[in-house]
Amino acid sequence: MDNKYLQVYFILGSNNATQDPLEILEQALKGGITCFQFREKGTNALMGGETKKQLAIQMRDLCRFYDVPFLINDDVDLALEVDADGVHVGQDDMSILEIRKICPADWIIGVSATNKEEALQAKAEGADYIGVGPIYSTNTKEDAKQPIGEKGLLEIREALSSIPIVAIGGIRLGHVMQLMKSGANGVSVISAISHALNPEQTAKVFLSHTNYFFL
Ligand SMILES: Cc1ncc(COP(=O)(O)OP(=O)(O)O)c(N)n1
Ligand SMILES: Cc1ncsc1CCOP(=O)(O)O
Ligand SMILES: [Mg+2]
Repeated sequence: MDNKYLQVYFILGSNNATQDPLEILEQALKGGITCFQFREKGTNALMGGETKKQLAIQMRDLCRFYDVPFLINDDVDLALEVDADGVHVGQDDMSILEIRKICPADWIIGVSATNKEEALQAKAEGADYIGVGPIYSTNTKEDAKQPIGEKGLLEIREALSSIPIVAIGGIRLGHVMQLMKSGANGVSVISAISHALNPEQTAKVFLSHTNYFFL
């Protein structure tokens, strides 16, 4: 996977939105996010069924219009149904090996890791990128593990050499420089953009901070 897609990786579910989630997503796309993950999970999340599927389809269409990869969290069946560009799975989700048996050849598969053992395994199994975190404490994920900090990220980067890594968990604008210096190829955020007064402008500033490492 090209590192450029991980630069500003936005994640959203209807329960992370203080206004229409499609409106937030469109603003974030206008601001220049480089990847999107539909993550319908946690308190007040839509529990599957037609409403969730319709939201996924509308989000997919928006991402296609802006030419941004559209991934789905955890739900491989839904991702297949709505023709997503890939999935993100964690340590307790379906394995990459099982997913590769049933998914299109060009699917992007991202895997979460909190330590270098998990990251090395994900790399060996053929993950396209690793989501490393939580880096800082977060209120967004109810079952988040202990934050590993920038030091934990650096340790994983040193163990993994060149695989694309996106940092996640409690990330705000002021963290971006240090995270990129600690080996991340990009940052993944939920609340920093979904709760922002101006999601478009916030996405734009995330992009300009990470551009320093790309241009
Ligand atoms: C980019 C990215 N990184 C990590 C995660 C977390 O995945 P997981 O550990 O499976 O936890 P849930 O998101 O399923 O609660 C992610 N979603 N995206
Ligand atoms: C999905 C996920 N995985 C690890 S932390 C986290 C939540 C990130 O949300 P926020 O950017 O609001 O801290
Ligand atoms: Mg998961």
